[in-house]
Amino acid sequence: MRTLFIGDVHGCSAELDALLMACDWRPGDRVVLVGDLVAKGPDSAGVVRRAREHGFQAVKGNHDAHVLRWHGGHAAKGKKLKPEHRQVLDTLSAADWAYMATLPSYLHFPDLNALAVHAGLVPGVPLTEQKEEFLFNLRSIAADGTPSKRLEAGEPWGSLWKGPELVIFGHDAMRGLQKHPFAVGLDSGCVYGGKLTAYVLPEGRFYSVPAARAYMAL
Ligand SMILES: Nc1ncnc2c1ncn2[C@@H]1O[C@H](COP(=O)(O)OP(=O)(O)OP(=O)(O)OP(=O)(O)OP(=O)(O)OC[C@H]2O[C@@H](n3cnc4c(N)ncnc43)[C@H](O)[C@@H]2O)[C@@H](O)[C@H]1O
Repeated sequence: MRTLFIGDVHGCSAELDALLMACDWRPGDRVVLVGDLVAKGPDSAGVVRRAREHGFQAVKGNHDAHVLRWHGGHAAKGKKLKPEHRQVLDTLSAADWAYMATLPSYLHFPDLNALAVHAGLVPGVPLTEQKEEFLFNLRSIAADGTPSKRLEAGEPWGSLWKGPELVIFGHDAMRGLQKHPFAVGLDSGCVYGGKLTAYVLPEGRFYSVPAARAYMAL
C-alpha cells in the first residue's frame, strides 16, 4: 500500500486535487494530511469535504485547533476572530465539523515506522508525554534544549530528531521543505503562492504542484 503524506493545504482545494493527480492517487492508497487543512486559502470547506468523503486521515494543526475552539465556544474572551478564521466558521458544514473534531494530535504508522504530526516533537521526550503546545506549534530547539515556536530561537527541531521513527510534519512555511535523516517537513507555503507537496512512502519520493496564486500575503 502507498501512503501519501500531504503538507499544509490551508483551504487550497484546487491544488490538493492537482497534487493527488500528480501523485497518481488511486483506490487503496492511504492519504494523510499533516494538519492545517483550513484557514487562509479560498476553500476550507472543500478541503474538509474531500478529506471526509475520501476517508483521508489527518492530524490537527494549530489553525484547525483554533477554529475548533471558536466553533465550540471556547475561544479566549475578548479576542477578535481573524477574517481567515471567520470564513472557516461561516462555510464548514455540520459533517465537516464532525470530521474536524475527530482529528488526533499525532498519528502512528507502525507499518512504516513513521509518525505524522503538524508541527513537531521535542527530541528526547516520550511520545505520550509530548505537549499539544509543541505538537501544534514547535519550530526550533534552542542551544540549551528549550523548545520554541519561534523560528529564530535555534535549530530546526527535525534536525535534532534521531528516530527511530521517521516523523512527517508541516507548519514551517518559512523554512519550507525540510529533509532530515529522521524527519520530513512538507510545508512548502502553498497558501502564500509556493507549492503543495506530498511525500510518498514506501517509494520515498516527493511530488509538488505550484499554487495557482498567493492567497495570503507574506
Ligand atoms: N486568542 C486568540 N484570538 C485570536 N486569534 C488567535 C488567538 N490565538 C491564536 N490566534 C490565531 O490563530 C492562529 C493560530 O495561532 P497560533 O497557533 O498561536 O499560531 P501563531 O504562532 O500565531 O501563528 P503563526 O503565524 O506562527 O503560525 P502559522 O501556522 O500561521 O504559520 P506559517 O508558517 O503559515 O506562517 C508564519 C509566518 O511566516 C510567514 N511566512 C510564511 N512563509 C514565508 C516565507 N517563505 N518567507 C517569509 N515569511 C513567510 C507568514 O506570513 C506568517 O507571518 C493564528 O492566526 C493566530 O493569530
